[in-house]
Amino acid sequence: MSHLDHVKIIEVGVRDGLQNEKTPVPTDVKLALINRLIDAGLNAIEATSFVSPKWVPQMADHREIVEALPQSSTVKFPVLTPNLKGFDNAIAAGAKEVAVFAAASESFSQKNINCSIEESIDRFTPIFEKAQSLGIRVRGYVSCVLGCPYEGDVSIQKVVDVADRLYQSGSYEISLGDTIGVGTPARTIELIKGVQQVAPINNVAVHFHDTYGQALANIYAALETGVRSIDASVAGLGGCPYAKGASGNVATEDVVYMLNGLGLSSGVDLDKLVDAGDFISQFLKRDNNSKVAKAILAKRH
Ligand SMILES: CC(C)(COP(=O)([O-])OP(=O)([O-])OC[C@H]1O[C@@H](n2cnc3c(N)ncnc32)[C@H](O)[C@@H]1OP(=O)([O-])[O-])[C@@H](O)C(=O)NCCC(=O)NCCSC(=O)C[C@@](C)(O)CC(=O)[O-]
Repeated sequence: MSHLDHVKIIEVGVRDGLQNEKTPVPTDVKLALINRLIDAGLNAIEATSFVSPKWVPQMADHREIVEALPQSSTVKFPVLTPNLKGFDNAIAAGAKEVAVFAAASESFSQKNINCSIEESIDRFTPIFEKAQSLGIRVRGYVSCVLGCPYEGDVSIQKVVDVADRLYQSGSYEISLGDTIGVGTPARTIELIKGVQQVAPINNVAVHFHDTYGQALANIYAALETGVRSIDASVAGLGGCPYAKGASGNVATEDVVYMLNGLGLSSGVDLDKLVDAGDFISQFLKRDNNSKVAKAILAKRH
């Protein structure tokens, strides 16, 4: 690992982190959180998802969020789009970057987006085509890369096949989602080595949930393989509405603290990030799930 390396953090707290909240979080609170995250130096912030409000009510204000995003030439605000309808709505609202999301498990694909893996990739084809003609970047997620809440083990070959399809279709980056946080470091390395056969390491990101407390160890393993793009969620917010028991994503504060210790730059100001996490945890009346944030906040008092 070169100490001069930069690591890109994709902040997913506002989308993956909040999508599971039962009580609607007001749009202005989401926007205030986004502004705090920008102030902390994050320059890739997943803002919302253009999914059906019947499926994920918490994301129903997607249009209002995108319309109110600050105009920035340096900060990217990708939004999730499961189908062409979502893509068209996102673009109409002003989104400049989108993400499609497939799964490596058939059962999860059915529960999450109500179609098979093959059907989901067919639905993405017009998104890739339209995005290319409009100059919109598309990120490609693969969920359940290290295990599925319905099927258990997932073969690495299956992940590689889906990653290959998404990369060949034109995704600029493949984000590997350990949706239920069951992965361990050795398996993470095996997974990334597999995916590297179909996508260059610079186009691979990791997305760990911390359900089994393995997320930071897995991220460290991923960094050792050369991955330099990490999804994380401020205050460790999150969970997936279609993966029972899945806890939050790895906390961004914990990732930044580890990167700082490794001498890797992320461009994120840890103190301001802790403030952002404290703001949303207080709003949700929730314990902050970041150990680093808890330690820093305890020292402040
Ligand atoms: C994909 C659908 C829409 C299919 O849902 P469906 O019911 O099969 O859709 P449909 O095409 O049959 O349409 C049914 C109704 O939904 C509407 N509809 C159709 N599409 C849209 C749209 N885009 N936006 C708004 N509305 C839409 C459509 O217009 C119609 O409305 P009606 O005529 O009944 O009034 C649904 O299953 C859905 O929204 N799923 C999203 C679930 C979700 O957001 N899950 C969490 C994502 S997190 C994740 O996947 C993992 C990740 C990425 O975080 C990584 C990791 O952790 O591993």
